[in-house]
Amino acid sequence: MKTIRDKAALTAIIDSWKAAGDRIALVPTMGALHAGHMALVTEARRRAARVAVSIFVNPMQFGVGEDLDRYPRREQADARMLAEAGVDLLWLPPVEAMYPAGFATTVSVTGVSDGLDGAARPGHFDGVATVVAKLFNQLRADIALFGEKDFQQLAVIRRMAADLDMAIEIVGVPTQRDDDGLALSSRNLYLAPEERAAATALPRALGVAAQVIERGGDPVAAVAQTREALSAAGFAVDYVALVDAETLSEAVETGRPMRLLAAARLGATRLIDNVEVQVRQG
Ligand SMILES: Nc1ncnc2c1ncn2[C@@H]1O[C@H](COP(=O)(O)OP(=O)(O)OP(=O)(O)O)[C@@H](O)[C@H]1O
Ligand SMILES: CC(C)(CO)[C@@H](O)C(=O)[O-]
Ligand code: BAL
Repeated sequence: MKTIRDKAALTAIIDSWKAAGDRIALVPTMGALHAGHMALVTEARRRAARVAVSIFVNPMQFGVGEDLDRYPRREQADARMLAEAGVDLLWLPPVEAMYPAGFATTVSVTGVSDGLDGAARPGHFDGVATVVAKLFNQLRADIALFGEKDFQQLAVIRRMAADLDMAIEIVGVPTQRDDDGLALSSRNLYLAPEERAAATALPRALGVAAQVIERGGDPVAAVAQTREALSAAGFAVDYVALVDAETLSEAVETGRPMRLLAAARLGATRLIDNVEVQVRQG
């Protein structure tokens, strides 16, 4: 695996892959890698001759008072995991290479970015869309893989790629979970043992509500019960919402795929999760 921090060196490698006609897959990350990230890498290897992973804790997607400074950084352990998994290239750009003096462009996706995490974290998805657009251009990837755990992010990136005619295939990978159901996340590292135990209420409450709705129960009541279950487990709830799985609009029409999403805080740690809600036939 080649570890690259310099744009000229990156361009040279990508040029050589393109000249050889290799299909390139990109897995963008912020590091502190776990089995969720590795599922994206496995899927990338299945689909392309060359796999590039980026690790960049992107300042532009963190709001004031968020965890940019304490976000876990584990470069050496990450590099070892990726090399063992057969990744060809690790792109570790310094902040100055991504945002040099004079940088003045923002990619802003309206609609899908507006509610949910976009409302709870103003400016967050502008930062995500901008850095992901840059990474797509830098790596000239044919395909990029993202986790369904960050469901709204996936929808924002799909919208951006379609709207800007980006010649890249966007692939979503199902959420990888611990044995007790908690979605793997780098931010789980922040949880104290008692918080980690309480955190299982998040996937549990979402699973219960999805079942209730799938069996014809009242969605409004199911969402309210989810909020109550999370509060009872010690969470401060940012949102629980049943949305259209593509537009993320809360006006759900019958017959369209639905998703139930939640974001909630345990102490200083903010967790997100979501589950599919199967549309009833007929
Ligand atoms: N449990 C998971 N299953 C599948 N994909 C995941 C999982 N966790 C993260 N990913 C995906 O990995 C990519 C990089 O995410 P990131 O580096 O932010 O990790 P993270 O664990 O989501 O971190 P954070 O705790 O900051 O949200 C994203 O596409 C994200 O959706
Ligand atoms: C896609 C991403 C790498 C952009 O910084 C980030 O938002 C993440 O890790 O999900
Ligand atoms: N996992 C999405 C990146 C973020 O929370 O900033």
